[in-house]
Amino acid sequence: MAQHPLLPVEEARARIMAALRTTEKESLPLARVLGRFLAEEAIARRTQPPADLSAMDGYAVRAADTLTVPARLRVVGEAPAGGAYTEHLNEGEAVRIFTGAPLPQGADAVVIQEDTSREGDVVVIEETATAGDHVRVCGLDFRTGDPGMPAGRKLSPADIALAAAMNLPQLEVRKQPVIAFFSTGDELVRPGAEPGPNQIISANNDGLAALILEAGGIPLDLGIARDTVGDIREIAARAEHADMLVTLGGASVGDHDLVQEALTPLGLDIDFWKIAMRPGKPLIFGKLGDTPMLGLPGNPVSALVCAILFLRPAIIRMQGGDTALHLTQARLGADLPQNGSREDYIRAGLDHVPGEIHVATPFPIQDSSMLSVLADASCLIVRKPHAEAVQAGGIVTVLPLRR
Ligand SMILES: Nc1nc2c(c(=O)[nH]1)N[C@H]1C(S)=C(S)[C@@H](COP(=O)(O)OP(=O)(O)OC[C@H]3O[C@@H](n4cnc5c(N)ncnc54)[C@H](O)[C@@H]3O)O[C@H]1N2
Ligand code: MOO
Repeated sequence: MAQHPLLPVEEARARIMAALRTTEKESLPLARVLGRFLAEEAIARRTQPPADLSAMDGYAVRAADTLTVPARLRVVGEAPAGGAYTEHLNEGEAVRIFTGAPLPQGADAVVIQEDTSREGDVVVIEETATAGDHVRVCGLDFRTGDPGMPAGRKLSPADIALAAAMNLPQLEVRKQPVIAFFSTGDELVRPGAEPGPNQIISANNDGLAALILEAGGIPLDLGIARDTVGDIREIAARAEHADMLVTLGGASVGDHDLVQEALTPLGLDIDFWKIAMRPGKPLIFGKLGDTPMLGLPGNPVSALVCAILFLRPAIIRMQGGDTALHLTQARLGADLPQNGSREDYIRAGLDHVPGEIHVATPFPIQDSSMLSVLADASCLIVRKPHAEAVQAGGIVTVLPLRR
């Protein structure tokens, strides 16, 4: 059979990303937005702090009254958080103040109570204050109308606290894309079932569901299709309302690799098939009607590595988030030979060396069926096609798998 040039990994990813649309917006209460992607810039509806506030428990003073210490000031009132001393603070006066309370008019500093002593209605100030000491000025954190968070941000607990402080009880976020998927193969049964002779357990359904969830999608597991064109068609048709369809297996060139044959009459429009990547060469991308379709290879490691490299960014892209891969560098823990013609993603351990760059050590067996190796791996060493041999101690690019 004729050999077609294989599509480079970067180009494959770019073509997938270019074919995707963002999901619709929805407005959700703060209790439900963790991990969601902000669809619109969040604008502060308040100024925080709303006035100049004390940052400490102590005494509000005029700094000029404390130039010579000890300074004896008359305590004329009290300002708790949520309350206020409403008179003007005059020369020689102090107000007992607590963290979060507004600074009285005329005061310009707070002396912490540890630097004072009290004698009836007089406070003795023992340390000279400078104007602004322990005062949080009005608007220090944000002001009404300030952009608080940009669209596209994946919302963390700190972001949600910020939205609350900005008095935004709801946020506009992207809907979670529904990712429908199924495996293909007569040899597959679900975990927990009794496999017949020559059968194995389907690992890919559950692994992929978890990866989809982790990326912020909603997994729709359509099960396992038998190796018949009819069964594959019937199951694929159930993905009609999904934002994306992913097939697992049946992507290669064998007589029983039927995904393309089954789906072409349903309107499958192939963008590309086969990429210059190991594992993952037989990757398929196209559209089934209006629905983007990603065909992952059946080997479990190939399926998950391709899902990490293509499906995860796709799910993030559909939610308007940042799809950049977080590649970093490590020192190699063992020699690697010159790479072949496919971009290689080598399962490796990643050791932390205090004060040093991490050390990535490839596992000796890289078979794309071995989930035990993938599960133990804490990074993938990424090697460009035809990369030169690297000796232990050399620098390589890695994609960390655990954050
Ligand atoms: N002559 C060639 N043969 C193969 C080529 C090739 O280029 N020429 N490519 C190989 C590569 S690389 C890969 S990757 C596989 C992928 O093939 P398929 O996508 O068609 O996958 P299947 O044949 O359906 O399955 C491959 C392998 O994985 C097991 N499998 C499948 N689904 C699951 C699942 N859900 N859970 C666990 N394991 C699964 C399946 O039993 C097979 O052992 O093709 C090579 N062949
Ligand atoms: O691409 Mo296959 O994934 O090398 O086993």
